[in-house]
Amino acid sequence: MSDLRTFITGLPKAELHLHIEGSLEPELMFALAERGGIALPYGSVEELRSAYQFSNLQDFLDIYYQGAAVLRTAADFHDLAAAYFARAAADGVVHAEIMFDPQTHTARGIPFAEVIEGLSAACAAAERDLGITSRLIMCILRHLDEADGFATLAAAAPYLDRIAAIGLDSSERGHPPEKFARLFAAAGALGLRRVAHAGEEGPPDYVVQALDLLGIDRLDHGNRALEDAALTARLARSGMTLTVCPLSNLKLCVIPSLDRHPIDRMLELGLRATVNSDDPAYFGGYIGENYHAVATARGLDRAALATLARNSFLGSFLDDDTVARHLAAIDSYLETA
Ligand code: HPA
Ligand SMILES: [Zn+2]
Repeated sequence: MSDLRTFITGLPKAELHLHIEGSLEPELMFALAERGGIALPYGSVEELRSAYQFSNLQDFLDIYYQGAAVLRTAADFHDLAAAYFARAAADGVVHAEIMFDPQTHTARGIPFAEVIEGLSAACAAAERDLGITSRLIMCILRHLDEADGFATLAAAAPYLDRIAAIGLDSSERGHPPEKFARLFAAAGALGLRRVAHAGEEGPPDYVVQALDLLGIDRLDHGNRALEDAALTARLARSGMTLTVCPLSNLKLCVIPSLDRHPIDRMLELGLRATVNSDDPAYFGGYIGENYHAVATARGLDRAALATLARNSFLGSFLDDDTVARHLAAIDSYLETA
């Protein structure tokens, strides 16, 4: 029998919660800063990495937005995503649904076209060279106002054939989903799927709002939904997918330690939980490391890990036939691993 790491690497899996700006490794940040003639407020890769100590979501977001300032051209966005795809392939990812934050870039005068052209070129190359399929999720920054969100949806209009879904991220506390109910209705009318971060730091009611007022197809994080038994039962009954991010939860102090992570409780409660990396360059590990960390901390067996991988395809935006093909690949992998 293969060891745990080898088993996890070989397990076919989809990543459903990954911010491409959060995959910007310090080495690439320095290289892009040099290419763009941008000064960074850190003297070295080591100094930058040592600043990655967070006590909550906002601590992280401050440094994450600062880092994203090195991304300016389509080539920068391409290289960022190409680096992610290479890491994902090494972890057995065969499909990735990738979030990006256009407002982080358009607010600095970077045209929407630079962002989407660079990312979509990398997606096409990943499919051609690595066999990884992908979708793009355009996230709206919830600390900005509704009008800024509508302006972003308008900027995306020429590219809607390349964008699968709208998402909602950034500072959760004080920015409830209801703030974006009209924007999400408009995005839905344009044919976009809808996802939202909720219940990471925000209360269970924000998860209820994401369901009832945003019409989400998938819930990003959702940890705090467990505080409400009726809500948990509703999520389980409706087959809602939760994109859970164990190392992110640890680094942002959503949980006190990994051995207190609720991933196995989520599965026991009948929730369609998945494991994802969120912002791997900042949180200390890509998706394989997230599977491994939570498997060892919570004693997950191979059957549970396979359930998490199955859930990743069931919760994806792939068509039914493609999902069935990936599920069959997991079954045949289990016969040999
Ligand atoms: O974990 C997150 N939460 C909210 N916004 C984010 N933007 C990047 N990562 C995150
Ligand atoms: Zn996230």
